[in-house]
Amino acid sequence: MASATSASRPCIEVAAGCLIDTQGRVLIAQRPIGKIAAGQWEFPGGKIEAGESAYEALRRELHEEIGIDIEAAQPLIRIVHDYSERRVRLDCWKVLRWRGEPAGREAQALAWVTPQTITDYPILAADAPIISALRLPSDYVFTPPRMTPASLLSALPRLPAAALLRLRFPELDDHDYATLAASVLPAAQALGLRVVLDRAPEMVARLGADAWHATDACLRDLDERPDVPLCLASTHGADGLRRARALGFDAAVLGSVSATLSHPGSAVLGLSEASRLTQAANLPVYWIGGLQRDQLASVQQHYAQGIAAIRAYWPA
Ligand SMILES: Nc1nc2c([nH]c(=O)n2[C@H]2C[C@H](O)[C@@H](COP(=O)(O)OP(=O)(O)OP(=O)(O)O)O2)c(=O)[nH]1
Ligand SMILES: [Mg+2]
Repeated sequence: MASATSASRPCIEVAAGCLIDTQGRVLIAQRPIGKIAAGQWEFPGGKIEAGESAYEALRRELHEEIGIDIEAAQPLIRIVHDYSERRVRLDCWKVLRWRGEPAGREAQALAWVTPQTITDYPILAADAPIISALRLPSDYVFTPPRMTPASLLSALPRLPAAALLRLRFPELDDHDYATLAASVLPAAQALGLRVVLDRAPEMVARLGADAWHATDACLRDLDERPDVPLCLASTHGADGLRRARALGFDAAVLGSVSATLSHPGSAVLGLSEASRLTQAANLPVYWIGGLQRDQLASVQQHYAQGIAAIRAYWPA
């Protein structure tokens, strides 16, 4: 069986770093002649040696390959990918500060690119979820129940810059939901927020919104990823995450990580299970459920993309 073969094939453990400069551009490198997949582009890094942690390997590889010393880095995402002839597990980090000027020490070409233009280069196939992670913010804001359009509009400037904003108004019918979305969209987008709708996917293009969010029930019923720029889904465990990944979703929301006031009685995953599921998901995962914004850094230590929340973003 093909899946049994791939599961039993040894995994090459790799650490890779996404250097982010002050303009938000990311560094990519072209694999030099003589290496596997020569000519394709990647994030600098290489194989983790016996006895090394991923972070130690990252420090060593970035020093060897591009001559820099890391000063600040944080986990970004973990990925397992099956190439036909080998299997790799990538431990990816965002590198936010370093000493030295990056230069190709192995005669490899380097390029600084924006997360949007990165796919103009032929990037290694395993890296698609890394690119999704680089394109997404760490904050995913859900609107609180029964918020009026006026109070929503006045609160928008206080939301984190570039956050995703899901308009979640279960009490409205589709017509009233669309009316509210149309009235909020221009102001939200002018502030740099990305607006996520959770009704029929067609509404996203019709109103000029940025993304679509599937509830977990909706995700179960889908046969294919709707044709919208960005697709996110609510999940509560391994099944939902697997489905979101298989359908080609850009990210998932996973919860409840801990007890939450907005969904009392919903099943709680706990930190270690959320961490395990996130690191096996192969796509960016936001954590939801009882989390506050000051927990963002610790959530990201578990390779989560960030936090999705209602209460954390809207002062009572
Ligand atoms: N560095 C890096 N490797 C990646 C990425 N995506 C991806 O599939 N890989 C794969 C390609 C390789 O099979 C493996 C990395 O191994 P490597 O050949 O770069 O290892 P290395 O730097 O230690 O080089 P070497 O001296 O052992 O040849 O991971 C990526 O974005 N960055
Ligand atoms: Mg390498």
